[in-house]
Amino acid sequence: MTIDQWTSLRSTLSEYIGAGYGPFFIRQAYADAATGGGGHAQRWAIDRKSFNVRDLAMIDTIKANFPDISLADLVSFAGALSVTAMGGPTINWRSGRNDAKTAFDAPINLTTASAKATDGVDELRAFFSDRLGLSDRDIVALMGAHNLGNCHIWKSGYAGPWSSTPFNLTNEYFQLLQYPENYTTEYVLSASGTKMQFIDNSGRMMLPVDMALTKDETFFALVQEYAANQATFFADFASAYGRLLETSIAAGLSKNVVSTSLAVAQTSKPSDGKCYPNTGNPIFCVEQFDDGKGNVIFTVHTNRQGWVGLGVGSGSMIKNDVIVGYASQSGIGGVQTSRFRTVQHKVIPNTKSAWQQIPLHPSSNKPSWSNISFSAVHRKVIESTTGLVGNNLNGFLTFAVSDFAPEKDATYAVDGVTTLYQHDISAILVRGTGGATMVVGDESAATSLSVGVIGGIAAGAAVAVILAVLAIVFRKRMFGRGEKAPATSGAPEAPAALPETLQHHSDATWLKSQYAAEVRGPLTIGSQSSAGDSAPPSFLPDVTYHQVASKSEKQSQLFSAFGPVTLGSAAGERNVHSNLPSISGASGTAYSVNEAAENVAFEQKLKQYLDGNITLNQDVSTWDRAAVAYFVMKNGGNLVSAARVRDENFVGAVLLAPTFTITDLTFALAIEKLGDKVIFETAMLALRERGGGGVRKHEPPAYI
Ligand code: HEM
Repeated sequence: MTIDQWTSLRSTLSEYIGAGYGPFFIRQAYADAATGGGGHAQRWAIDRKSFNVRDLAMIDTIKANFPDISLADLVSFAGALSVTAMGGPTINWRSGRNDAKTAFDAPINLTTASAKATDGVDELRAFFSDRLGLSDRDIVALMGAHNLGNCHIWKSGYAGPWSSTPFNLTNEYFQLLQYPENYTTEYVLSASGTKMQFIDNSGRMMLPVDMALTKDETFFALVQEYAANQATFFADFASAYGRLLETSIAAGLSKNVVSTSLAVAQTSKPSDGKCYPNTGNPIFCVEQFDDGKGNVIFTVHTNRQGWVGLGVGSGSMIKNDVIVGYASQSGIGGVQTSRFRTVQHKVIPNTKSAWQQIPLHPSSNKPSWSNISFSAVHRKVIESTTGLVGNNLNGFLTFAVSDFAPEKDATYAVDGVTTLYQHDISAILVRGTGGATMVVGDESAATSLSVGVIGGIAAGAAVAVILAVLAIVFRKRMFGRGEKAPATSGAPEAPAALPETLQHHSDATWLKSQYAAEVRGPLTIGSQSSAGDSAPPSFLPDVTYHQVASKSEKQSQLFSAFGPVTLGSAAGERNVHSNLPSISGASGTAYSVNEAAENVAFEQKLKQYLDGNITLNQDVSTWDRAAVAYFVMKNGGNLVSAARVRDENFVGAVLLAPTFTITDLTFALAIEKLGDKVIFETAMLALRERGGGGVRKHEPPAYI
């Protein structure tokens, strides 16, 4: 591929990673290397059952736009890129894999036992060393990937995240594993049977195979070493994952390493006008770059050691999404970045933040004067979960830096992030319609900061608005550092009246009209298919989270992603295994999936429920997606909720799964209004009280 094609592939994959697919990519690349010797034979393997067909089909969609890369390279590169994009180390990645034609078209003997979640020490060691030639050190480092992502009840039958930062690679997994006594066993019921897993007080889980790392002296010593030193973990992980992805095929690969870093290297201070202050040593600098594909990429550097926050919003910025980078005051831990959940753009697993963070590699891509450097991508047009408008970046962006680390606060925490305090802000940059302007600092810094003018709005007013927002979102601290203010009741310290230009920005109707006017075109992920017109009819809305696409466009994307492919014999069916011998008797059942047809069936059945032609079965655990969608719509949900049920494959087991709190479900199903929430929660409580197949009746604590 040409350099441009690699750039384009990185950009495409980064959209998917931003959409929450990173952990899947990492797992898929590992499973591929482990079962297919890097030839992507895993695609054909029967033991891929815990991979979602939709996810696998998505890879085909990406591939369609990149004819010059093999599927095996694509899968492998996506995994390596995701590690780096989610805060991990860069991986030495090389291209040159050939695609396997069958499950056996691989240098690895696939009849040897594959790893299982129930494996103990011996099986784990045997799998990695016999099949893959990896050492104890490699094994423990690789298992650290479980810091990322989730177990999905509808995929593997296990449920929940391992860490509190499932989209940010850290060594938390090892820190948690140091204390296995903090975990108790729990049983998860699903269509795949009863699975035993471990869970801690915060709802974080471990598989039995993770726990095996605590049961062997050598393994446990490594767990402790990585828990104490994230840099060692990163270095060992990069080495082991890089070699894993070249299992049995290293000799045939290109000599050139393809960078897994998304960020543009920054070695010096950006040119004047982009830093505050503009002369002398900057407090912080922000550069923006329009990639011409609907994204704006911001790169932020600061000499502060607390946090850097980016916020964006149409108009008043209230309730918008914020991304935060921070480093501890001692600098220990290096650069870390995380996202912040605010109200409008919800960040939930599998959906997306308005922001997608791209960490710069701490040592190589950071200007010498900077303590925190990172990049973040923002879609120009996004769709919020509230159905309100996204923004086209003609609104406001703030960049705020502070000398203080964020503090833990469960309310808005996502990916381990916390509460930021307005009082600690050292400087804010606001980018309005008139361009970027530095405007304000906190009490101590304010006097030395100049006040600019933003897009014709008096800077003072704009600053007041920004501060008001930060007071709401970040909970103001008034009584000195280290001391929390009493809870404020609603009204933030804001000017009583906002300037008129800003007032109407926060009006939903106005936003909607702007939205309609501003949308330039859809974000297209993957190939465009002309099959849109023949795509199945749908009375459900599209529930894309960060992309804006008309219904027919979305349908065409869906159709190209999940429509007929020619793998199987029957026309229109994705019949992957029909012609292949089964690898193991137990899991050797062939299956075929036709997503489009399934969705039509789903909608038809839902309609039958809604029309009163069929009624719900008493046994919740047998409910399919249509039954769940009907139940949700009857109890506070709407069409958007039903579409979520459809797209996320929510079946009865999900409603009952103890690892999903009712609050999680309310959130995932986009039940927003207070009244609706009460209705839904009441119905869910009754449903869970009634239980189904012995499911645990008590809610575990939320993990964030
Ligand atoms: C003994 C070896 C391993 C076993 C038995 C195992 C098992 C599992 C299981 C059961 C899941 C949950 C799947 C789901 O429900 O979605 C999972 C997820 C995951 N695994 Fe492993 N795993 C192993 C090793 C690894 C390795 C070596 C890596 C990468 C280096 C890895 C990366 C991941 C990731 C990132 C996820 C999260 C996927 C997501 O969120 O969709 N695993 N693994």
